[in-house]
Parts: sequence; structure tokens; C-alpha cells
Amino acid sequence: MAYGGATLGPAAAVGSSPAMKQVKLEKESELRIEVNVNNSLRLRLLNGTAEIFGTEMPPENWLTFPPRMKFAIFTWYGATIEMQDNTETDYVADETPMISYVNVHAVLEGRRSRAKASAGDADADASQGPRVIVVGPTDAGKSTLSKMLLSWAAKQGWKPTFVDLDIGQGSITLPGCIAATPIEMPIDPVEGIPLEMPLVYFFGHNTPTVNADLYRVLVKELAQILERQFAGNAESRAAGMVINTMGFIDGLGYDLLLHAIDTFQATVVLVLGQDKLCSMLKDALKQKPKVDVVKLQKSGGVVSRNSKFRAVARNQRIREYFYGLSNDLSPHSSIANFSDLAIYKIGGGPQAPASALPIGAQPVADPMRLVPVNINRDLLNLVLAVSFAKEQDQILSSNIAGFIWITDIDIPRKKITYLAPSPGELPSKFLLMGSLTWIET
Ligand SMILES: Nc1ncnc2c1ncn2[C@@H]1O[C@H](COP(=O)(O)OP(=O)(O)OP(=O)(O)O)[C@@H](O)[C@H]1O
Repeated sequence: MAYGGATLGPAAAVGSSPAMKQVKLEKESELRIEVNVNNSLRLRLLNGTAEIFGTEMPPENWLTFPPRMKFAIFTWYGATIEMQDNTETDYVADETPMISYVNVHAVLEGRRSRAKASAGDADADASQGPRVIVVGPTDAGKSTLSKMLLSWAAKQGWKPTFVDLDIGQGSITLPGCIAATPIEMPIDPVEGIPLEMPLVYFFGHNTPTVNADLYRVLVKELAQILERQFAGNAESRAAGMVINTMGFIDGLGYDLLLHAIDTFQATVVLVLGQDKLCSMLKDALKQKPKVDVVKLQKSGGVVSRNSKFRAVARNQRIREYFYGLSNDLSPHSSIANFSDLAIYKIGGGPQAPASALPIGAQPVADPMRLVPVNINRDLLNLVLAVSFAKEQDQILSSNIAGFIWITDIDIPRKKITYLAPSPGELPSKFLLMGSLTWIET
């Protein structure tokens, strides 16, 4: 990797605010930044054109990036950035895989246009735009490439659907969920994906090993709903989807990737930075001539995040859900009677009574069993999902409306105190519990 020379402008320290600097970017290079862990970073595009993960930077407007954020400012034709000189690290790189990424985008654009032109044809496949799935190990840049492809498509006026199957981090909503949302505008580099009306299913854990059967069921449920939406909406159908996946690619992780490719009927598999995975997938999918498996280079800028960083990021995501990115939301604390709420977890417990099993067989846990949860102090600090289900038997197949966070349990008075994003009654009394917790720091 080549490290270009950042041009340092005059330092302009005012009071205790950090000094400023200017960084000149040559064409097809990028400025890679890790924001300081304690301070946010202000910067602006002084001249030229540049984009952050596929979204164009506005000229001259100051942008503020939160602590710990890692990102790159890429320019196709050259740009100058003015920024505070207080980052954890920042450097310029002139070797990036952006040309190969934008070439993929161009191929997808062609397929979208062909699909649009075929809307109304008897052949349903012809009117279906590309269904792209991005796969690879952890920290390969999957979420970043997904965002770029979506933002470039949105810039051309398409409304592609973003599907996030990564329960570890969660780009659309909280960790522990799989979700989908249409992307109507290039994704805001600071705010991320708008949380307006995503379709969210609650898995409840940040690794699928806890209950892989449930994960598969939820993936299938989400795919079926999107299939129905596409059937009635030629515009979304032609725009297609971009599916982000987990970095878990061995054993069960690989099986779940194949399951996702199959369930969403992916037509393009983008493999980031792993020859072995790419050849395994090519082999596994060779019977499906309509599926293209394409290997792409991982960007040298992708930052590895250790488990501690990931845990902090998950915590941060939950805080953001309730309080907003810059403390601009006002969550509401409510009190409910134990009897007003029905909390369930999915999986566990014996599948059938031992007496009903053949002699010698052990009862095994049923991964899809709905288990009522007794309210006790163990629920403190748990983040629960509020189901859209109106009846108990709909819970397994229902998506969720949002989340609450349990802040107090009063056993003698049988009262539960929780924080919700807004005041008023919950949309349903059915709550789902997993292992998602949050401790306010
Ligand atoms: N070119 C780049 N320059 C600087 N930072 C980058 C660049 N590309 C990606 N990053 C950052 O690197 C981190 C990891 O990237 P990303 O989230 O896309 O990886 P991932 O493969 O989706 O990871 P995981 O599967 O583990 O969730 C992110 O914080 C992202 O913003």
C-alpha cells in the first residue's frame, strides 16, 4: 500500500480547540481516518469532489464524525479536505479497490435497466433486478461495500432494498436482528441508514450458534415478505437488493451463507478477500448457472475490530437507538404491571415429553418452542423486542415494532419499569427476550 503525502496546511489553533489542517487528495486516492476515541472530528470538503462510502460530500459544509468512527474519503478526480488535527490516525492511500467496486456497480446498473425494461413481461425472472449478496470473513469490508453499492444505485434514482443478515453488528437496527429497508437516498455517512420503517426480525443473540434453526426460519420469513413486496412493486423489483452477511464463514457459518443465497435467490455473490471461500462457493453453486460468483479485493483501509471494540460498538448502537446519535432523542420511561406484558423467548425446553419418545431417546430442546418467561430481577438491563403479533401464535412469524430496555423490576408491587423510544402504549403486549443487554455508561 502506498501512503501518499498529506499536505499540511497552516495550523490554526483557536483557544483549546484542535489545530486545523488541509489534506490534498490526488485523483483515485482516499483519506483513511480513525476518529479519536474521546473526541469527535469536524471536517469539510474545501474543493474538488469526494465521497464517503459512495455518498458524495457536500461542498464546504462542516461534517462532524463521532468518536471511534472509521471511514475513508475517496476522490475520483481530486479534492482538498480541511479537518481538525485530532484523529487517532489519518493517512492517504492511493491504492484502493474502488475501480473494481464501481465496475461491479456498472454491471448491476445494466441489469437493473434491463429488468426495468422487462417490467410486465410474462417471464418474472426478466423483470427481477440483481440480487447481490456480499460475503467474506469478519472485517473484510462487507458492510462498507454493501453501503457503496446501495448509495451509488440510489444516486442514479433506484430504490434498492438493503437486507442485513449480520446479527453481530447491525447496520439497519440493533445487533441481534435481521432486517431490510429500501434505500431511497445515498446513505448519510454520519447518520447511517434512516430508521423509518425497516422490516425487522428479532433473533436476540449476536451469534447464530445459539439457535441456528431460528436464524434460518427468520431469514426465510424475511425473504418471503420481500418476495411478496417485490411482486407488487416493479420499481423495487428492478432495483433489486444488496444483502450483507455475517463474517462467520466456516462450518455452520458457511451452511448459513448457502442457505441465505438459496433463500433470497441471489444472482450475484460478491466474495471479499478470500480465495478459499470463493472457490468453495463457485463449486457449490456451479449447478446454478444464473448465479455469478465474483471475487473482489479487500480494501487495505478496512480496520480490524477486536471483540472489545465490537462490544463497545454494540453498546453504542443500543444507546443510539434510545438517545440518538447526538443525544437528540428523548426516550420515555414507563411503568407496567407484570400482568400487562407477556414475555417469551424462543427455543429451549424439551421438544416432547420423555414418555412420548422411543425408549432410550433423550428429549432434545426444540429450537422453535415459544417459552413464556417469568418476570424476575434477572430481566434487569435486558433489551426486549416488541412484537407486532396480535395473538400468541403469530409471534414466531411476526416482525417487530421496536425495543424496550428494562430498568427496574419491583417484585412486591409486580411492576416493571422500562425505557421506550416514545411515550404511550406499546403496540403489542408480546415481548421477545434474547441475550441482548445494555448497561448505560
Ligand atoms: N477504506 C477504508 N478506510 C478506512 N476505514 C474503512 C475502509 N473500509 C472500511 N473501513 C472501516 O473498517 C471497519 C470494518 O469494515 P466493515 O464493517 O465494512 O467490515 P465487515 O466485513 O462488514 O465486518 P463484519 O463482518 O466484521 O461486521 C468499519 O469501521 C469501516 O467503516
